[in-house]
Amino acid sequence: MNSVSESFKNNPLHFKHIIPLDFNTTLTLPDSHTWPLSLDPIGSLTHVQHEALPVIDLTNPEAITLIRQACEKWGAFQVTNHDIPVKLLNEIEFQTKRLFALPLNQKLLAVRSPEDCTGYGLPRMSTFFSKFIWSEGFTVMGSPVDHACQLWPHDHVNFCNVLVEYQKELETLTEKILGLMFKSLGLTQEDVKWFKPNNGSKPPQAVLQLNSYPVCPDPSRAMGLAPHTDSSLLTLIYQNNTSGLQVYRDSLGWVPVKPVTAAVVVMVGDLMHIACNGRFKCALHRALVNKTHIRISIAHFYGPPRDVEISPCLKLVDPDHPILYRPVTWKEYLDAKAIHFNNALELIRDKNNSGCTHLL
Ligand SMILES: O=C(O)CCC(=O)C(=O)O
Ligand SMILES: [Fe+2]
Repeated sequence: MNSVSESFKNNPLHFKHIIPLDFNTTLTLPDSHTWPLSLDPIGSLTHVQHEALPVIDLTNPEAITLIRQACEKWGAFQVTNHDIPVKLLNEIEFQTKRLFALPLNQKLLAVRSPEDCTGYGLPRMSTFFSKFIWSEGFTVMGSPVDHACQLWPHDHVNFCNVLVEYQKELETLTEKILGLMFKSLGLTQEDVKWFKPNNGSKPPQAVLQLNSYPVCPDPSRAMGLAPHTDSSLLTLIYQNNTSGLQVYRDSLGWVPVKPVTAAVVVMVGDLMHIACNGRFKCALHRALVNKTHIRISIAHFYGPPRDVEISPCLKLVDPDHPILYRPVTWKEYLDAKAIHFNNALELIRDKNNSGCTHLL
């Protein structure tokens, strides 16, 4: 069993945190989905417009430097010229819309079970808030075929083919970007032995999450996806042409991630933040909703192979940068996140760290 399935099995959810509202028949925002400002940990639904997340052309000779700067400052950026065929991006967008356009009772044929991580349902964060989020999701690990057959017993082949092709392309792109990130920090294959793109004996683990944010009768009081960081090493998000995703920058506030045609959004996850001893931020992000357009996003979460311990790379530890975190596997980290949500990172802070580099 892989790390994600194992962690979900250990931390089952109640069905009330899995089954979404029937958004198609809900014409006013119910109290259950109305977010008081006090529930928003970062204070407000407003955002700044004068700053923008960097958009990096991967064919730019300066790409490595730009990636390092974006990761240090934002923990996120967008990439263009990434070699994912536009046709595939259009196809995954089409299949995602097709899935979420089904009536609720049909989507519920593929509902996630309480101890499982794949299938249709609310994003897992729902359990941490007293109010419900205005979104629905479909989670895939490995083959999508079982759940796809439940949704479309006779018509699932195209959906599955597109998802499998997309998973393959995204894994390759993630490994390319991770490689550039390590290189940008002066790290070699020897420094990050656990990272073995394409030829490792233990495969990396990945999760594909299709998200839909239906039109909302009162977007100013609703939350699509509450502020969070991702537990992955790296997350790549493809969003349709509808804004809503925002990244938090200290001292600035929430900055919208403007949709750029055919671009892919890159989010540094918690594990990458740990691996580079805090040099790269892990981006706090959220998604808001709107009154007129369905927003969809496809997030690909990439994590290390099972049982691999991620720890701060010693090359990035020195008297000015004392070691920040203790080693952790993805499974241990997901377990911590399932209980402590956004406080999980604090829990794996290196307790012995009093500013000395005791491991050196
Ligand atoms: O909808 C988005 O753009 C963000 C999705 C996301 O952050 C997630 O699935 O973790
Ligand atoms: Fe996320």
